[in-house]
Amino acid sequence: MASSILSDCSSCATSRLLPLRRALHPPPPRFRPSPAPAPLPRRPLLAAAASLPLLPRARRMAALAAASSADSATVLADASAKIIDGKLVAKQIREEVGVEIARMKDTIGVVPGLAVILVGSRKDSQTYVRNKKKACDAVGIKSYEVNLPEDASEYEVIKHIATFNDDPSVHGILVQLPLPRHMNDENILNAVSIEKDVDGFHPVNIGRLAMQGRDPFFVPCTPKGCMELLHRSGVEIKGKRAVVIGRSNIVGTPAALLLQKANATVSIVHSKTKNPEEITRQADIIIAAVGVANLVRGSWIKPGAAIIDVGINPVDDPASPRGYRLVGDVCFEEASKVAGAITPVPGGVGPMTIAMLLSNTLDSAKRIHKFK
Ligand SMILES: Nc1nc2c(c(=O)[nH]1)N[C@@H](CN(C=O)c1ccc(C(=O)N[C@@H](CCC(=O)O)C(=O)O)cc1)CN2
Repeated sequence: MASSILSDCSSCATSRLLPLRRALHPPPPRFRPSPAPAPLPRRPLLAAAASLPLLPRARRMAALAAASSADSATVLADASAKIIDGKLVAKQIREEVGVEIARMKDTIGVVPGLAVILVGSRKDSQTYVRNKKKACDAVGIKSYEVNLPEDASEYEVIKHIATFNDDPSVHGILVQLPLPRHMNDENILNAVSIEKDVDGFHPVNIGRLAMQGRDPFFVPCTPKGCMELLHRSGVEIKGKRAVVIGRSNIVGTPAALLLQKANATVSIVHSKTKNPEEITRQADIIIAAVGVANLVRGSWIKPGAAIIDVGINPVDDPASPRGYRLVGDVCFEEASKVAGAITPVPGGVGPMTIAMLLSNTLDSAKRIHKFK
């Protein structure tokens, strides 16, 4: 039975544009809300746009997306998607990695090492780095940490990278992103040895991912985590239509390449795509990685599709102790009534990022020491 619903996804109008998201998915948000597929909108979108001229563009676009979908979202209210529990899958992967690390240590006496470089004092980055260290400790990876001040020079960062490149006890090196504005990401990421580039951000690793018959040393952790969630949830990829929303270097682009390698037919929806809703609605698999809260509404989704939501967007929530809560790029409330399977936010892709980092670090140590 189909029924019209109103969801609270319009709260995306209050989306907080925290600096991390801005750095990884630079504004302005790049999506126009698509025209409503159903009868004439109750509230014309242009009129809605005109009423919002003083909002920052990001918030205007989010509000427009909400206006568009509130008029058009007709979804199946009695269907319910399988929830893909990223926290649980990540825990399983961490356990598997721990077992392999113990086996390697017992057999050849090697302990994998991961070096993390953090520049500046962003609270979110500090938390991620702390969580990476904790996760390493739990599985038996030795971690090395360098903390540099916000005003450190590019040269200093590169010097530390060079030292880790030459250190045989270090098998993986990463520089926590985003970097301070005065630094050139490219120069820094290029300095990491491709054989220790556990983030998979070096252009050679991305280039190899893009080529037929070549393999990178490492696949970036978040897109690798998306694929792992699809595989472990039994979602068939070969021959399916997939849409990736967003084309960032660290998530959208590698995710599209991975889906293509897995024999999906892939479209990338981005800021200049004319009809994102219509294209997305054809997809059997959606990976949303654009950084716009609740952009993808129920009406964008083909019934039964598998949805991987990479967005981690803070929205104001006075009832929450932090004053905000996290929502994805997909309106979960609507999407979960249409999709076949969906990741929640939080607890979906996020935990997979660190699990995949551990797995990449283990793979690196195995490769360097030729341990099967
Ligand atoms: N060098 C890198 N920098 C950054 C990466 C990366 O892969 N390499 N990714 C992100 C940050 N990140 C890891 O570094 C990361 C982000 C989110 C999570 C996570 O578990 N999120 C939770 C929610 C957490 C919360 O409550 O705040 C979830 O989604 O459930 C882990 C790691 C940018 N920088």
